[in-house]
Amino acid sequence: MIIDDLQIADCGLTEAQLIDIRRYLHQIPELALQEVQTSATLKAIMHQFKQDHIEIITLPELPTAILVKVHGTNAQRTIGYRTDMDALAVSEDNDLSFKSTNPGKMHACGHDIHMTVALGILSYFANHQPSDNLIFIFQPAEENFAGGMRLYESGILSGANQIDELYALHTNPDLAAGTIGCRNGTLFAGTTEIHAEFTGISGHAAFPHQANDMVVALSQWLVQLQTIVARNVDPIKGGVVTIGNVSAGTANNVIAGSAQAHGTIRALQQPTIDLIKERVTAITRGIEASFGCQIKLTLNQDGYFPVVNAPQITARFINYVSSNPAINYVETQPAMTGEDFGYLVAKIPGMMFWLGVDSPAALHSSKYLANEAAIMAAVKTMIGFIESRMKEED
Ligand SMILES: CC(=O)N[C@@H](CCC[C@H](N)C(=O)O)C(=O)O
Repeated sequence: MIIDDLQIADCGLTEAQLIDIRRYLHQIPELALQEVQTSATLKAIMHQFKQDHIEIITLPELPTAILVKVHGTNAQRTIGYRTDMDALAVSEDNDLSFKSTNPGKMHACGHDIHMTVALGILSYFANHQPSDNLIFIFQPAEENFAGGMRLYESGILSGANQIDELYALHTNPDLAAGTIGCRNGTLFAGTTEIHAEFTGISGHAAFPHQANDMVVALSQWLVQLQTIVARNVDPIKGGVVTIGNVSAGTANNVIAGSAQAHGTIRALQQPTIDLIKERVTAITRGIEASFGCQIKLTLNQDGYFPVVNAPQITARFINYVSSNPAINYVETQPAMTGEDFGYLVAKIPGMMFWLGVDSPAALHSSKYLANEAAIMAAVKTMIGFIESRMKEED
């Protein structure tokens, strides 16, 4: 595999090398907190970069995470760049030579592209020592389990690794490949996971009066949840309640005595998320009372706060990308996607932007497919931006 002997040019990894790396990462998708092969691959590549001003840091409490510190020649500040690493429980439905080789798992959210872009930027600064310090965060568990929050809470970003400004990107299927989309203020929603475990009484399909059917209880609950956004949330503010996974029962003629549901709440402002949580709880208690069953409800926000881009940092970034004729920039609307980057930017001033990848299918789709021309466009944009940022005084 190409990653063993990369022959890194003065300008860092070439576009062809980056595409090979992206394709390799695409083939080995791993779920949140299980990114073992991904992490080993990234480290194998990083060890081929010039090592004299680069420090590779790992964390025992978050073993797949990697922090790479690039020591500056005359550091005025520390600039951070974060990528996520995990994949989704989706079976890839693309016909590709580099299709996922892990059944039921896929980089359907573009994290293979995110990691590749981070490596591309890092490889350049491995050969061109920056004046400021740079810290590259390769973060596990963005889709679930709040890897960003776990990483921050480990304390690794304090003291000598304190970051002054933090940047990250997310691929966007609807923008042309390489287009940078951004906005000041809220870019992504905050989210909260819903887990509900229904317990009733199983029985024979022929004797419903002797059982307590959790398929019926769950169905009523699910439909009632859909009234929250329609009837409780201010339509100007908006929100989402999606139950993406339900399971119950074992046979057509057995009444299910248990059922499970797993979903997600989204809103752009925290008070709306709190309101939706209250309504989910109230509806759940109502279903318990009316069906005489037990429902164990867990609402888990962890670090998935709204991603609120910091005003000054974002204005500077937008000024750079919008005034550079080589960059295609568009202002975007807030989106109901979530990100635990929201936790990081609640702690560290920073911002996220979209990178257009012109996919024929949506994020999280089994047919998600990024146009690889976006990789080099993003690498060049971030190298140019960091270099211009390092020339500034404040
Ligand atoms: C960018 C993206 O798609 N992120 C995920 C984050 C999921 C957060 C949490 N686990 C939840 O499901 O609520 C998303 O689905 O937006």
